[in-house]
Amino acid sequence: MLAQQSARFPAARTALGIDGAIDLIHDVAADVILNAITGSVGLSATLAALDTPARLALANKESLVVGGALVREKVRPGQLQPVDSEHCAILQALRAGTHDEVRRLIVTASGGPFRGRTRDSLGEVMPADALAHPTWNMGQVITTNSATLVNEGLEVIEAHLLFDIDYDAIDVVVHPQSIVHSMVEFIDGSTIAQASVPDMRLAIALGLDPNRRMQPVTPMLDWTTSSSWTFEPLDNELFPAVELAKQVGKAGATYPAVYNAANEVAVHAFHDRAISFLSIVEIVQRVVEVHDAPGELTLASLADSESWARAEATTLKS
Ligand SMILES: NC(=O)C1=CN([C@@H]2O[C@H](COP(=O)(O)OP(=O)(O)OC[C@H]3O[C@@H](n4cnc5c(N)ncnc54)[C@H](OP(=O)(O)O)[C@@H]3O)[C@@H](O)[C@H]2O)C=CC1
Ligand SMILES: CC(=O)[C@@H](O)[C@H](O)COP(=O)(O)O
Ligand SMILES: [Mn+2]
Repeated sequence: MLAQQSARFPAARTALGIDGAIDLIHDVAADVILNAITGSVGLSATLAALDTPARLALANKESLVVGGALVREKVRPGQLQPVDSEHCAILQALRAGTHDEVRRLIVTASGGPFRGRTRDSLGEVMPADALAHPTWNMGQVITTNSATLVNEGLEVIEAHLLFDIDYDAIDVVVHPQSIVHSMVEFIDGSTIAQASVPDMRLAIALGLDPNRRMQPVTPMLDWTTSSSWTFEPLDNELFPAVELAKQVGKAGATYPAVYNAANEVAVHAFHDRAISFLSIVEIVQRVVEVHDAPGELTLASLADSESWARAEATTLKS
């Protein structure tokens, strides 16, 4: 596949694997580094990119979530541009006011393929069902995370770390059409929303150059025909992943890394047919509950906690 891609998009250098990615970051002078690796394995690439003069366009939300303060303390002003659609939307909306004028962030979620279902009906769902995302075409892990709402859990932590807004002032609202990519509510009662068709090219283009809007990057919204955008509260009983993420985010230290690592193991186990869909978040919950965080967040304590969480989740899935 890499050979095919190199033929289609001529590249001076290509590399495979995380070590190859780090070598690329060290060896190739770049204006922008786009990290679109899946999973917390991307943390070392994020940290290496932040050590260069380049801007970091970050799709790999897991690296920010697990790295937390370790990532934040390396970022120079303006160096990190979120490519996640919700955070790209929030950044655009934040231009409408100052930090002190922000009242809440409203992160929108499609609700995934199981929106509106009962818990009983989720007992038997298969990987193919979880991968039938209603609006976005994405990789296996993030699509499964959209189905469990773990994706929104990670995105709440990501929003807190990017924009320095309290967890209690970050809401998740279900918007099945994925047109409004998120909103910022200001203290005067104004809410600024960013709307566009669900197409990642827009967030990627702004990730590559946040200071310039390019000629149409995605199709325009169609205002000539009737359409409805709907919003509904998240069913936190059916999808406890967001509340759990807020708890781990508030706990800080290695808790977000443990949440993510347990989820990565559980998602793979679900796709290997080793556990049920509902077991994914149950396993994450149980691993988080028994985690005893080390006092200080360091790369070493992070690695230890992640290994521990992966082992614990592996035991629970057996
Ligand atoms: N797809 C989307 O629309 C969005 C994605 N994101 C985020 O972007 C990231 C990528 O998502 P997506 O493109 O959908 O996922 P894909 O599954 O399509 O792609 C994942 C990429 O990660 C690489 N990768 C996985 N494991 C490793 C590893 N151990 N070492 C090095 N590279 C690795 C893969 O490389 P290889 O092919 O060689 O295995 C592949 O290039 C995720 O963090 C996701 O949450 C965020 C918002 C939207
Ligand atoms: C495109 C993007 O940013 C994804 O994170 C997307 O938001 C996932 O869809 P859900 O809203 O279903 O989680
Ligand atoms: Mn997103």
